[in-house]
Amino acid sequence: MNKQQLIAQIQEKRSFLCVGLDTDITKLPAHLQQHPDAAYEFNKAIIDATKDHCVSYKINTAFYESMGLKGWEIMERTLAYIPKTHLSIADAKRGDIGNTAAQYAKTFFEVLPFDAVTVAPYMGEDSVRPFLEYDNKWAIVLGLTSNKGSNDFQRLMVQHAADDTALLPHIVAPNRPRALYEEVLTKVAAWGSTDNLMFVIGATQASQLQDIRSIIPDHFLLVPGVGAQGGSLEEVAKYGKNKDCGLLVNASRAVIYAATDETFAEAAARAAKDYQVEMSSYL
Ligand SMILES: O=c1ccn([C@@H]2O[C@H](COP(=O)(O)O)[C@@H](O)[C@H]2O)c(=O)[nH]1
Repeated sequence: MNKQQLIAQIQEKRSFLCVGLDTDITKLPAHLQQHPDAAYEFNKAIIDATKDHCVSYKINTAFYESMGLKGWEIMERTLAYIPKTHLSIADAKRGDIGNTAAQYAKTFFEVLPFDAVTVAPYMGEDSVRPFLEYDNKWAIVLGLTSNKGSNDFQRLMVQHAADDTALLPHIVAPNRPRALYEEVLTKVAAWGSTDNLMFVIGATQASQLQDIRSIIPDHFLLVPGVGAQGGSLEEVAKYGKNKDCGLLVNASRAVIYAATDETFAEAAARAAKDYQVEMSSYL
């Protein structure tokens, strides 16, 4: 899916919601627990219930990898069930030396034909490049994550690299110390374009969004952390939206486990619709 198609979906649905399929088999409704294909049936019901209110689905691969071989197969069938109109994201947070990263890119863009995959940037350019070599596919690089641990490294102040002054002369004052995540956004943005690169910015980091937008005004941001993690959708929209909307806000638990009994699909539909209605007011 390309950027224009994504923007068109957002405008048509008046939604920038991404539903996270973090399907934990221990949390499935009791009536599904005995079903031989419970996780897939759950995913199908969630997709049917929410697809009119969202523009994207994010499959966090951890929830499927932890089921072993069966989990990969469920992930594959779930991906095939996601409507082609919706951006499909593998939240796999991969990153390794170049030739290994190329295998990860092949896994998530060819073997499993996702539109996008999340990538950890800390092994540098050769670890990200292979994900940028596919037409109409996206690398979504971790920028400033939603968790408390983001303080451990991402917010550390560093002396910026000399070549950043050339990349962003309007904002990088010589010798101004910057947070490591700012350095990541600046450098990684130069490796790709707004057509093949997005960044993960946690909704719990909304106070940094103005600063982030001064570095990457035009990129789409994947924003997890509303709902169960307590981030504010209103603040994210206020400080993070750009001329194209430029946001995909993810909610996983708040949608898929809105109810944990037989009514789970209707409850998920209601939760997704509530997000859509609020998002519509910000567009
Ligand atoms: O910074 C990050 C990066 C990824 N995630 C992932 O997003 C979802 C959030 O789930 P909720 O249930 O809506 O809290 C989950 O898959 C995380 O692994 C993140 O939360 N923060």
